[in-house]
Amino acid sequence: MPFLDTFIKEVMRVNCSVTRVDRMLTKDTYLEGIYLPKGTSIVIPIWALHLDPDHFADPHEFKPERFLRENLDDIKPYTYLPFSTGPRNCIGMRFAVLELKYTLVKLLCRYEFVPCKD
Ligand code: HEM
Repeated sequence: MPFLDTFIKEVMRVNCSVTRVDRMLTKDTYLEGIYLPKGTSIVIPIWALHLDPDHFADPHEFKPERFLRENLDDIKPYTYLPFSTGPRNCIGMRFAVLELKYTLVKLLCRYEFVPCKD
């Protein structure tokens, strides 16, 4: 179901449920020439990255086709992080996506969805 996958990915880009994650530096670090001492709190602004036009063209447009296989090279590493990344990323992400698909299919089988007047 490639289009369902792209749809869910785009929903999680535009309306991610975890909008930021935080880390604390465990050692002194230089980031692009800026000194950051051990103990500094770092915010990774997931939602802001997802809506940054430097990373996603027309970021407020809902375009699932961004996530089609042929377009994946346009997505820069570490700019799309609905489940974070690295050793502490979401261990439930595959289960979460499965639940999302199951719920969506159940809803679509039972109800008809129509756009509202506005
Ligand atoms: C749409 C649903 C979900 C989203 C958007 C989500 C997102 C995230 C994110 C962004 C993190 C990383 C936090 C960080 O880096 O500090 C995380 C961690 C985690 N998630 Fe999820 N999550 C979802 C569903 C689930 C489910 C269904 C489970 C379990 C069944 C789960 C279990 C966990 C656990 C245990 C961690 C901590 C991992 C660690 O610290 O090593 N999540 N989640």
